Amino acid sequence: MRALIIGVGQCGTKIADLFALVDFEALAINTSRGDLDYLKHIPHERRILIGEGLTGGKGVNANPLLGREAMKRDLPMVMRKIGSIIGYEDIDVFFLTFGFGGGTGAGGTPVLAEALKEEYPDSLVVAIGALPLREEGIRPTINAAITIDKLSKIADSIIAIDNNKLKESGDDITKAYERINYTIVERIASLLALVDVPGEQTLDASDLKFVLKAFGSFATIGYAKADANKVKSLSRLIMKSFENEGLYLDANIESALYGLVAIHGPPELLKATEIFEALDYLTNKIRGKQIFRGFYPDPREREVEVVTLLSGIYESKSIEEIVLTAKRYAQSFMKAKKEAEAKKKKLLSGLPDFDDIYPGDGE
Ligand SMILES: Nc1nc2c(ncn2[C@@H]2O[C@H](COP(=O)(O)OP(=O)(O)OP(=O)(O)O)[C@@H](O)[C@H]2O)c(=O)[nH]1
Repeated sequence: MRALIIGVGQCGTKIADLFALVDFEALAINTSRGDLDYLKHIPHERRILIGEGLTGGKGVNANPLLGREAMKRDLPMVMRKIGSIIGYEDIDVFFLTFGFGGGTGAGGTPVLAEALKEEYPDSLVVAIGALPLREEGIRPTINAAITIDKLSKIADSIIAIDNNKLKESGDDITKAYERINYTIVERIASLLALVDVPGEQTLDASDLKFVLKAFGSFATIGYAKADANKVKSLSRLIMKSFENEGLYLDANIESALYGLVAIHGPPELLKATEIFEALDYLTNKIRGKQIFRGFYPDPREREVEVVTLLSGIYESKSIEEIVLTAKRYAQSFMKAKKEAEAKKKKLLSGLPDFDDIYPGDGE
């Protein structure tokens, strides 16, 4: 299983940088030179500044039109770089990380996703994006809604993380961002580490690709971990992994089509009855009724870890709120614009030109 992580914009490159820390192949793309310099783990030759002629390397200030243009102008350079990283061995999944509310990530990610789909049709493109906080105002919400629409037509799955869910922790925002970024990386890294591990009932790359190939709908990753000696009920721990607070997205998991559950821990704890109780529950709960599973008994392990991926989700309060708010705003903005234009027309109609008032004076 080979994955390439590509971060776009500040939020996206910070997340990609954490993936690089845990040894994933990662690339950073941004319109801001300062933000690229700030990264710690992605090697310098894998940091690409785009749109320099457009922005002078200073970012696009939440303007997705500029983010889109920057990516379009420098797409040949970006694709060459990606090609040189890939070499001769195929990529199974491109994970594109970004913030839905900014300009570089929101504008540039769909352009890149489309180019990757065209050039690498056998690889999946999975978008991993952070949804804006309500308090950030209307522009990030609009950027997010339009980008959701665009990516839903290009990407195989969209893993959305709702930043609003983090605030509930009471942390300050920088800490909350750090925590969610770490969480995203921990969950995806744990999942990818378990794919292709040899064993009887394990997951392989084709299982993961099947689950993520979900026609641009939403996916979410749940996680639960506990000390082996503290686990009273394994089935309870498995269920905890796909409860709402474990998923960072307000979503109706019953609307999911596919699921994938990976369980890793000491063999004496991975009891078949408990595992099947939880998996039966999940299979009956989701609409698509298809659950892939992998068991990873490991005698050296003192912790039990459960990673749950649910995909094909199309009912999510987090997403609906953003899309409906953006639509309401767009309608009232268009109405206000139309009214302003009509008023301007009415007020100014009937005015003569200079020649009517000053006949002959200009000759
Ligand atoms: N989860 C998470 N969200 C973040 C982080 N940084 C920013 N965001 C969110 O991402 C959005 C802003 O995206 P950025 O990545 O900062 O913007 P950008 O894509 O670089 O675009 P410009 O700054 O406009 O050039 C906001 O909605 C923030 O809430 C982060 O580290 N983690």
